[in-house]
Amino acid sequence: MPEVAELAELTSDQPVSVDSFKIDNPILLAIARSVLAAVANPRIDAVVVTHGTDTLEETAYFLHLAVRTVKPIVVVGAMRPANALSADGPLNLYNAVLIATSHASSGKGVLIVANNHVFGARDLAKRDTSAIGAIEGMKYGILAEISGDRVDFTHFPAKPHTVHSEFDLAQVEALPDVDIMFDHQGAGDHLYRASLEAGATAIVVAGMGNGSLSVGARQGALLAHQIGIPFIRASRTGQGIVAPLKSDVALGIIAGNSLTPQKARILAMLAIAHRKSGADLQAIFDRY
Ligand SMILES: NC(=O)CC[C@H](N)C(=O)O
Repeated sequence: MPEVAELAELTSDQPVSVDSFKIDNPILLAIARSVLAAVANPRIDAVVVTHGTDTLEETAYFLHLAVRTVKPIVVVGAMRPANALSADGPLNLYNAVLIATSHASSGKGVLIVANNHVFGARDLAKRDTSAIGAIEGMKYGILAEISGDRVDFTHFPAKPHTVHSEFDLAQVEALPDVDIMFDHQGAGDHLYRASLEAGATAIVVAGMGNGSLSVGARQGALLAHQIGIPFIRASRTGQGIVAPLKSDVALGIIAGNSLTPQKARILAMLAIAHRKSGADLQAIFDRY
């Protein structure tokens, strides 16, 4: 793509080449450490990460919380393969480099480019199996629109990220295991037992509606509480605030605020890696 070379001088590093649905915690850390090394290099002004779209939102939010820099970091994917009619990868990649070279991108945390829009890493989500517009900002996530070579930012991410984040990967050797449970009518507690027996350091539940818990999930919360494992309520609806409940206090249940279950897992892993629990963990979910 000669057009991209006209925007910037590019160097590349491939820490991993894998479908994004195969990314595990060691791979996620390797990606983050590669980005950290790049932003620490004074000759590099910005970083573009190419990534499969299936779990792009998880890696992007992890980098958003864990890479302390004001240099633009842009994560980009494509819904259609390169050999498809109307492949979207070339334009997305061009736009990603365009955003990475824009002064307006600095200090806004990790940005995601898709379909001529720029999204903030906290709030974007893949919301469709195959549609070209699968990456969505939903309520809070659209920060800018791209029109030709013009980038027009209209929103700032209000939550702390990158340079304002308290998380520091220099202190993290490995990420702890955090499981996500999907709640539903008629759920039992057997999956919660299995998760705790397997050594989960926290459980995020994709609860119903406002993070409401079935009888089985509430029993899972009790089992977690009894062995001191944090239990975090999020919602399977995909957006909106999960607020703390009075009935949660006795079980020490943490309200996941407006993070999706998969983003709540990322924040929980980082917080637990920094030895946060109890009220400190709730404060982190309130803040980030
Ligand atoms: N459109 C896509 O990005 C397909 C999914 C991709 N293979 C991934 O790794 O996430």
